[in-house]
Amino acid sequence: MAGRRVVVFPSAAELGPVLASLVASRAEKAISSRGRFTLGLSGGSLVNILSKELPALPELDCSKWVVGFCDERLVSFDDPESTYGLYKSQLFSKVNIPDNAVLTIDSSLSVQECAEDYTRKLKKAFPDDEFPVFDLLLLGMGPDGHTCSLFPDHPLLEENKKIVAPISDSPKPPPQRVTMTFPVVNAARCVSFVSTGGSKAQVLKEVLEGRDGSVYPAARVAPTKGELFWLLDDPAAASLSIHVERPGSGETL
Ligand SMILES: O=C(O)[C@H](O)[C@@H](O)[C@H](O)[C@H](O)COP(=O)(O)O
Repeated sequence: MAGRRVVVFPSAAELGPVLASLVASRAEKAISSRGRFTLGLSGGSLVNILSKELPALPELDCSKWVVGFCDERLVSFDDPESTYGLYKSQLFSKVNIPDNAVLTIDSSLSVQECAEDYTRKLKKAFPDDEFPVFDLLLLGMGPDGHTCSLFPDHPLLEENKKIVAPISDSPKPPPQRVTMTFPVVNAARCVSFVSTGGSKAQVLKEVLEGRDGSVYPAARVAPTKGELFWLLDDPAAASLSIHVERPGSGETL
């Protein structure tokens, strides 16, 4: 791993523009070296942050982006629980990501078939990789330490062959989902968590400082060769004792 950076902002409002500039800078780097930028999105608060901040970037060109989902809920796209549905109405409608460059699930399938279908889509998009190597994955962390749809104590934490796995007993509703597995998460060139709010403070202390952090799925995120960022606000970072970075205004990551 290239080293973990824990970066703290006074508030979520100040975190947003820096996250957007991180996305833009990794996009520029990827496009200039490989001709495209591959981005994996998660739901939760990221939807609002990205939908506000990315369209506000000057001259953002997403025509060479390929976008996938770190996990997705098995519901139709017009269901308010659909992560794709939220991004479609709040973000994709405002930026020029080509429609066919957004890799969506087929929500009409069974959860098993849906995971197989999404695996085929990712393999087609990453034909040269055993496990897809995304340029950037954006992750959230739940109050139980879950990330993607990888939940504490679940057998999927040990999945090391599949690219995408089905889950039909998600402790957080809806129960049926598909999720990227750890081999994909940890193959990425850059992974960034975004975690804000005081309700995350205790679990963040365990994940970032705990002796046995691996009981928390988020603590198992450690890209083999890539960068790892934890972008937090002050309330989320309130219990941390480790060294954190506090960027000045206009600083980029
Ligand atoms: O699929 C889900 O149920 C959510 O997407 C969930 O996994 C979310 O990403 C985390 O709970 C972090 O949520 P916040 O970003 O809102 O803290």
